[in-house]
Amino acid sequence: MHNLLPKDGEVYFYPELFTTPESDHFFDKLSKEIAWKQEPVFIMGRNILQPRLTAWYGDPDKPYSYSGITMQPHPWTPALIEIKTRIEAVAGVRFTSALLNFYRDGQDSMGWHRDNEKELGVNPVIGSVSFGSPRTFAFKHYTDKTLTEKIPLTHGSFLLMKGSTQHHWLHSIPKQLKVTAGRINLTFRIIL
Ligand SMILES: O=C(O)CCC(=O)C(=O)O
Ligand SMILES: [Fe+2]
Repeated sequence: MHNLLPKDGEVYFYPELFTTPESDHFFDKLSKEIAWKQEPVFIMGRNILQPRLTAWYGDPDKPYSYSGITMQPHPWTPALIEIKTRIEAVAGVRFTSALLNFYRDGQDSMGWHRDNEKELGVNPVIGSVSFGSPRTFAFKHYTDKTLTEKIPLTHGSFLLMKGSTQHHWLHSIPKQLKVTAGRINLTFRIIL
């Protein structure tokens, strides 16, 4: 497996970790059973709704903090445990938590950020699974903004970020106005 980043981090991509029938099944199941919500975020002095639906699942002893409040995750469902077990075999770690994102269409997006919360430790390991409409995952280097990478996150794919990636690279899911169908993303994390 080769590292997709030219420096300052490690990113590995498995385009077909799940077969198409498995991915179709998980997309359908997660669309229906996950407690999707459109959450407000406080940006530039006002509350706006996030441009996607989200939900937190995870081990009951690993609460997560969000805008200064501590929240209890939903308990893992059998489908989430199945997915988690599959990616843990590839990543060689045990994930405690997952942030789930539902992009309803190409208008939904996620802005530039790093997953560098304190509770993820010094070098976070993040395992990201995608089902549904393919969307582009964009990287840009934090200090050298001319360095960029783009990865098409296809149906049934798995993206693994580790090492110093969250120190040096920002990532985002840009809007893609031609995309008319939905995408589900699961970003598995280890809360210490
Ligand atoms: O939807 C994606 O692939 C990215 C999600 C992400 O970056 C996150 O949840 O932190
Ligand atoms: Fe992220």
